[in-house]
Amino acid sequence: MTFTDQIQEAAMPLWQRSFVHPFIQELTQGTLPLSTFRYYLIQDYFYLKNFCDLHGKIAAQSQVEAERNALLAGERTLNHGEVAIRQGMFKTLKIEKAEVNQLGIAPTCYNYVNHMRAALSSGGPEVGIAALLPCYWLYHAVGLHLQAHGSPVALYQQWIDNYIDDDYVQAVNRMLDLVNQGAQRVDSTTRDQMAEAFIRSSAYELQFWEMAYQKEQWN
Ligand SMILES: Cc1ncc(CO)c(N)n1
Repeated sequence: MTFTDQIQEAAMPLWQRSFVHPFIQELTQGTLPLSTFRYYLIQDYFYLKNFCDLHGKIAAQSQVEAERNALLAGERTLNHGEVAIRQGMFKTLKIEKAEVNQLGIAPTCYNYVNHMRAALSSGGPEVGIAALLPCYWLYHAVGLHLQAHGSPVALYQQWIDNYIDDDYVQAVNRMLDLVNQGAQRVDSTTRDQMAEAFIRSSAYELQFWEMAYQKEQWN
């Protein structure tokens, strides 16, 4: 059993709850209010900005050339794929900078990105990478779950399609390789930190749907 199989098994109860979260169920049924999706997109804009930035931060600390290259390739895939698609969605929904700035980053999104930053600063690149993995891997798993049913709403279908796209699958596999290679390099204490960072990110992924569903605010 690979290290990523082990940590996925540990996080599976959390993943299962993501698969059936009302946000996901309503997205595939087409009943998710557009205002909820809009809120999600704005929060995810903050999330992805930090997430892309973290690839560069981790790469800057990594001693392994292949790892640095893979992280920077991952960042490029995100920017060309997901981030570009999101920009199109912002246009379609007429989401302007002012609305984004006015809403600001919500508590759960803030906590999630800071968890990833903390994983890197306390555990180093391998732990930082493990914290990034649920983002790639869980979204692909959600995409696979929703693939057969799809969504009657074109925008929601576009969202699903991104996470089952070949480029995305390649990016997921690259991250899985990085985490498994990292796990072989480090000592058992750091390996435990990697598992913990991965499971916490999986918990934050679940909280992220709930944050959007509730349109969470600071007050
Ligand atoms: C919160 C979150 N997790 C994962 C992804 C996939 O990149 C995303 N866009 N947002």
